Formats: sequence, C-alpha cells, structure tokens
Amino acid sequence: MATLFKSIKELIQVRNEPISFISGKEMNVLPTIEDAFLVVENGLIVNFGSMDDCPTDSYDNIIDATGKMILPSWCDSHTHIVYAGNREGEFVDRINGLSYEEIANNGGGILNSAKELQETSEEGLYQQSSKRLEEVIQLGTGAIEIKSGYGLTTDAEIKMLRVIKRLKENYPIPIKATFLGAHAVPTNFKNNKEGYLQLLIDEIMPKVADENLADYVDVFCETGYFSVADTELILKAGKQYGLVPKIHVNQFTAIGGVKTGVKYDALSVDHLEEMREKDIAILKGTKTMAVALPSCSYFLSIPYAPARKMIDAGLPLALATDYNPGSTPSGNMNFVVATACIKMKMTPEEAINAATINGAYAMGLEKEVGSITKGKRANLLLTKSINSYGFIPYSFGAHQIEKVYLNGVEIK
Ligand SMILES: N=CN[C@@H](CCC(=O)O)C(=O)O
Ligand SMILES: [Zn+2]
Repeated sequence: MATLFKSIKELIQVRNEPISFISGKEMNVLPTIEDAFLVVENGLIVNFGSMDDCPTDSYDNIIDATGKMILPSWCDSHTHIVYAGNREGEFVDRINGLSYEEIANNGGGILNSAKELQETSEEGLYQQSSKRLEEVIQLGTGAIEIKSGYGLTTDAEIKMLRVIKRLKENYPIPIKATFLGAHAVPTNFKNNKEGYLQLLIDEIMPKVADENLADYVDVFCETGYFSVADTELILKAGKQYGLVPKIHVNQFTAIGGVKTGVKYDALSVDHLEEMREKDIAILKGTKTMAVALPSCSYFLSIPYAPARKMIDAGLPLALATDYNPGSTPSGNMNFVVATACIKMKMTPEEAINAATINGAYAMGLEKEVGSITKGKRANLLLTKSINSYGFIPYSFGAHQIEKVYLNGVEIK
C-alpha cells in the first residue's frame, strides 16, 4: 500500500538524519520543505522532497495537499488518561477559593480518584480510558505515555496497567506505560509511609515486572507526597526491575528531586514549575529531558515552567499535556503548543520541536516518531489551509488539523 501526498504547502519538521533531541538555540530552528511531496509505504515514511523531484510512479492513493501543511503527529510524553470518573466537584471548590493542596489535605485529590478507580471494573476502566485515547488521537496525538498511580493497591495498580496494555494491543498508536505507584500515600498507610514504600517495592513492582506491564517508573517527588529519599528508594528498586525513571518533580516546591532524577539517569523530569538556578545547572549536558506541562499551570493557576530560562541555558525541553482528572482534565496538545507560546514565550519553532521530536525522546520513541524522517512511522497531521505553521499556536483554543494519519492510515 503506497500513498503519495503531493503539493504540500509546507512539510514541517524534516530531518534527513535521525536525531535524538534538540537543545537550546537549536530549538528555534524548525526545518521545512515548501511545495513538497511525501511518500508513505506500508505505514512508513519512505520518501519526501521538493515537488520538483516528485516521483512519477503509480500509487494506491494520491492526496492533494495544496494549501495545507503536514507535520509529524504530536508526541505526548506525560499523561494519566487511565482513570475513573472525574473531579468536577473539586473544580468548583477551587473556583470557590480552595487550593489544590487544601483539597488534597481534605481527602480529595489523588485519593479521591483512587477510591473511584478501585471501585471500577477493569472493563469499565478500559471503556472510559479508550474514549479518552480516541479523543486525543483526533486532536493529533500520534504517540503517548500513560501512567498508573490512581490505584494505590496491588490489585488496582495492576488493573490500571493491564488496561494500558489492552489499549496498546487495540490501538495503532505507540503507547509507553509508566508505573506510578508512588503517586500518593493511600489512606490505610496514612501513618505508615514506609509500609507503603515496602508494598510498592516488595509486592507491586515484582508483579509489574513479572507481567511486563511497564517501561518506566515514576514518583511524585513533592512536599507532602514523596521525599527525595523516598524517590531514591523507588528509583533504585525500579531500575533493578528494568524500569527507567521518569519523575514528577518541582511542581509546587523545589526539594532536590531534579538532582535525584539525574543521578538515576531519568529519561525525563516533568512539571518543573518551580525551578532553581541550580536545578537548571544540574540538567545541563545530561540525557535527561525537561518536560513542561503548561495546561496544568493554566488549570491550577500555578506558575509556568520557566521555559525561556531553560532553553536559553542550553537545555532541551519537551511539552506534554499531563491529561488527568485533577490538575489537567485536557489532552489537547494543540492547546499545549499555543499556551507554551503565549504564556511561556516559546517561539512556534521551539514549541513544535518540543511537542514532536523532544516529546518522542521523552518516551524513548525518537527512532520511531517525532519527525519527517525516512523509516519512521507515518504518524502525521494534515492541516487545514493555513498561511504559516505559526497559525497553529496563534489560533489558540481551536485546532488547525483536517486529518490525522497513524501508520499512513487516515483515522476517522
Ligand atoms: N502531580 C501529580 N500528579 C498529577 C495530578 C494528579 C491529580 O491531581 O490527580 C499531575 O501530574 O499533575
Ligand atoms: Zn502527571
């Protein structure tokens, strides 16, 4: 099966040579080809270039993209889309003046979602979660990471991870799974966090590894949740089970978790709303990707990750949604890209690099997705007729996607 996309107004994020990620000043460079063609065969990108060199072979399918642009799909490296119910009540509580922290301290927050998830069947959880996956695919996401962490018991954590596994089997999108048992201390361990850490390490993690249910291990390293020492314990144990660290850190307070992430070779450190100069310095020159989650800052009215400072210091930065029921009930990467430009002062080039190739790296998928490169999956966005790619973040709140393709196949 071969498809030719012809007369593409601009083919965006073209990388002839495979790259892992882009840092610092380079992030402001977004390579494109104007008036381009793209050939997809058996789900993969096999050829592209200027229309002047467009091959004259015969194709099963020819798509005229006059006036439209093609980009690699968004790579969303941080989500919690497997959850049960929602937390609309807390949304109203916050409108009425309570903070995220106050709600959590009153027994709401993550524990609220855990209770609902524990009471939901695996089938029910799958049904709710698959709807969200289908929703974000339509919004242009073509690779995604999904975390556990709303189970907080052995059975419920395994249930979440099995649902993620089933999503992997049933949808044509690359999915990475992260074990986030250390998301909150459950009520029955309220005065015995050590006991919960022991359960995570001695009972749940071996099961997760046994069933091969996760690629990554995550911890909510934050005041009132898990300390730096707790984080070290979990990351060390996770690594022994072959789970690569990716951590929640510096969301509300900077307590030293970035250093721990780097020490344990974390693939990414995520949130980073509260960054100290020394956290930025620690990340410099490492292989750990900084991941910003602007929709979370927007929804909770907390600071945005200091993208300018990080990029100007030479760091790479990825953008992700953090789609979850408490802090970010939205999985719209178009909104993330727009908000990064509007609120974090990233240029459209930086934001698109952050939401494609750098996001792919933050999921270990940089060889598969995230750029227009021969041999990569044809997970693509075909835009509506637009004048420039800058119109994508400029027209915030809308999206400019006309069609999405996964493995070269249009998703309807
Ligand atoms: N910060 C920790 N975890 C999620 C929110 C969890 C929740 O409120 O349900 C996040 O990434 O924002
Ligand atoms: Zn998160």
